[in-house]
Amino acid sequence: MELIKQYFPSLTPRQEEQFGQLGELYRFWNNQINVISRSDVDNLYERHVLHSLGIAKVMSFKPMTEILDVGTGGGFPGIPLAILFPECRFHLVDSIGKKIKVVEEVAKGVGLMNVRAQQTRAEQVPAEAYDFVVSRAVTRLTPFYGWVKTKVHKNQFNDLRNGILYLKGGDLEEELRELGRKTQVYNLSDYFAGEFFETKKVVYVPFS
Ligand SMILES: C[S@@+](CC[C@H](N)C(=O)[O-])C[C@H]1O[C@@H](n2cnc3c(N)ncnc32)[C@H](O)[C@@H]1O
Repeated sequence: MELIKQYFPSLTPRQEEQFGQLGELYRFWNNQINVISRSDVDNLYERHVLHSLGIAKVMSFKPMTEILDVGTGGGFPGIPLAILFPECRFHLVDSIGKKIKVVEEVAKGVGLMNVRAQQTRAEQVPAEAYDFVVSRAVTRLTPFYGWVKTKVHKNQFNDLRNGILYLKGGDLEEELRELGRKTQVYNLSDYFAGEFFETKKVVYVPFS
């Protein structure tokens, strides 16, 4: 939790409380339904919460922004972002119902009113309903782009044009070449210290 405060020093007392509650909630729910590898539960704040918040280092969503988290699993990156941006609306989807159950329980546990969790496939969510699509560890960028390219509003009101903000790791050269679209890659090591972040990036793919 101290790690989150170190990199996000302007949290409100409510946000500090909500981030603080995540550790126990995930420990409990991960014992019932596995959404995070057992070894990773001890590194929850660095490898899941802070990693998810890497998106916030490159993009500060304005109030009323609608964000789709595709393949959210146990709620990453959607849940930490929903705590950080309480005035934005988050739709977290995953094709596996028991993962959505964990998301619902965690969102309820921290009192998040801006999260809707749904068991569905990315391809099935409504078109032109979001400003941004966020994701981590779901699939390569080319099929991902195909799933979500129709899902985003044409109207823009954020500092970056509407698009995808995807947490990726490692060498992306081939994947970006395959995608063949304009992208911007941000290194999370520019924002966060530690070995874990050395290879981690946010890939931004604007839709137009
Ligand atoms: C490796 S997990 C990552 C979970 C989470 N994003 C994280 O980083 O912890 C990938 C998730 O994507 C989901 N998924 C894969 N294809 C999907 C699709 N087409 N629509 C919705 N969810 C999908 C899987 O069910 C799984 O929960």
